[in-house]
Amino acid sequence: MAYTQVLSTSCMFYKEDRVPMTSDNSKMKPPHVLTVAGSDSGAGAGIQADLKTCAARGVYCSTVITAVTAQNTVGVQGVNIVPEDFVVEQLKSVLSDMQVDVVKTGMLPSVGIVSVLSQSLHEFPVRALVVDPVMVSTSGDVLAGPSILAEFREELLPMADIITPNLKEASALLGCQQLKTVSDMRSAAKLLHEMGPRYVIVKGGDLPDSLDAVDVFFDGQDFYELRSSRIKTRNTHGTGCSLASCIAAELAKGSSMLPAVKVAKRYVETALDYSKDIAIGNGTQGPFDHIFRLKSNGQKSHRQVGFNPSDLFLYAVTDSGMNEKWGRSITDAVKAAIEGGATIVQLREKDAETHKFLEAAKACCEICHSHGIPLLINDRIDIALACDADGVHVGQSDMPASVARTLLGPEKIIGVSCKTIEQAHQAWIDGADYIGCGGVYPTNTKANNLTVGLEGLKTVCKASKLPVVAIGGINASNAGSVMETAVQNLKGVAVVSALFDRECILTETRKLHAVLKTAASMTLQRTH
Ligand SMILES: Nc1ncnc2c1ncn2[C@@H]1O[C@H](COP(=O)(O)OP(=O)(O)O)[C@@H](O)[C@H]1O
Ligand SMILES: Cc1ncc(COP(=O)(O)O)c(N)n1
Ligand SMILES: [Mg+2]
Repeated sequence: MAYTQVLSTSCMFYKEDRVPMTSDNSKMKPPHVLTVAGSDSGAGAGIQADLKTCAARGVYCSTVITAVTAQNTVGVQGVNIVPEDFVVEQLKSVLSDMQVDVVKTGMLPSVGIVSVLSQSLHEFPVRALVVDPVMVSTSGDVLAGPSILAEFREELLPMADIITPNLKEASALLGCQQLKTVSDMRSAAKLLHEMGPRYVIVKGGDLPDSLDAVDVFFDGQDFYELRSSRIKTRNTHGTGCSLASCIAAELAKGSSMLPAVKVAKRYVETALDYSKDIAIGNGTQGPFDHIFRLKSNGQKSHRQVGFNPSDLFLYAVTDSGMNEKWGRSITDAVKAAIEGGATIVQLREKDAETHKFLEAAKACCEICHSHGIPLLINDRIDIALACDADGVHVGQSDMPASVARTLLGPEKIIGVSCKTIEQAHQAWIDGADYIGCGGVYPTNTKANNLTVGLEGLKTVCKASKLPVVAIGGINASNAGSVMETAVQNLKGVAVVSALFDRECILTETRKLHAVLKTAASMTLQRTH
């Protein structure tokens, strides 16, 4: 009974069509991370950080507790290790029943616990394993001694999809000198990769003399230096745990590894930035606010946290000309589209006067946010900033996405129109969140627009490291064929005329929503 209650509560986090459906179409299984870690009484790190991170990212999180620590912003005052057989019991309870997608590990304080965890994972395999080899807290206290190293190397690392050591943990696992430079981090990442995990990220939060916070990611072939600005704050307790659980959460939602790591890095940076001035405790290592959007005078609490690729499912793009033609206001058009099932809205007002556009954008922002729907602005970064929209969509000849990212900061959503693999790759490098690919079919909305067709769409989707929304001449009669290509990374369709150049926007949106839903469940059945 308790189980049913917990699961149904968790489902309340999710909107229709935003989570994978189970084979029984009437039920929805939320993405699920199990964290196997220690409790932090100060709630900045460990189990508590994992729960908050997953909640902030819209993912259900279950917990297996390996140790209870007495901890605060000064340091760790005590550690009580949970007996091995009780760790096994917790693992069995969750893994045998709850369809876990991803396991994330944190503090594993004894050889026995590492060993029983490895055995449980063999018995109950999951989609991905994220190993944060927690050894020393940010305050310098030992959380797992060197005795666990051999078991880690032999048992857990070879099973891991990704390991996320900080500088000290990387050198402990390798039995090597302190890492001092990005070049040391690269060498360490390569050597750690040889121990068996599919991916490695060596975190550089504690890199001396570094202006940026640089992490080195290695996929077995290429290195990526993931940089963010270094936030000046004392509140960095729990950054490591939160990075790893955010990676796990993104993987549980269906992301591939690199995009998951990039989202996680940006999540930590943004949370630190929002929390840089909060004061909890008297010590030197303060916790940060994981659910940072709840701040901001409480105004934004209804807004969704971060970008969720499944928001691209039914992407409504407005057109001022069409609204004029049908004699309706932009706000009425947006309301009707949302009521019909639009999951994201973009205002594309090519000819509007700035003053009028801003007024309309502010009104649309309020409507969208009261429904938990993100609002993007086409092209106009100034308008997006002025009305505090969720982000922008830019074309190839608009403001480059890299500049848009600098102007908008790490948190806003950025989409880029791409027709080719090269453009998709550049969008990813520039820090975009999704790409729009098309015209899939010929369209009158855009003059002289090259049609890429379903084949062009497939090619770009397969190569893209970002989620994709298909655009161009899509309507209720062809949307099914687009979605049924079931091509990797394709998350939905963007439409203009099929909703807004019609007499009843509500009816048309509902119709399109139904078509997309049918296509999604057919695709799901085929892939199972
Ligand atoms: N002051 C900071 N500003 C921005 N990012 C940071 C800062 N400190 C740490 N990070 C980031 O937080 C994540 C955790 O890093 P780190 O502190 O090195 O790990 P751990 O908490 O395990 O010691 C990394 O992505 C790192 O780059
Ligand atoms: C129970 C527990 N687990 C992990 C950490 C690591 O903290 P950080 O992420 O700051 O390195 C911690 N301090 N306590
Ligand atoms: Mg840290």
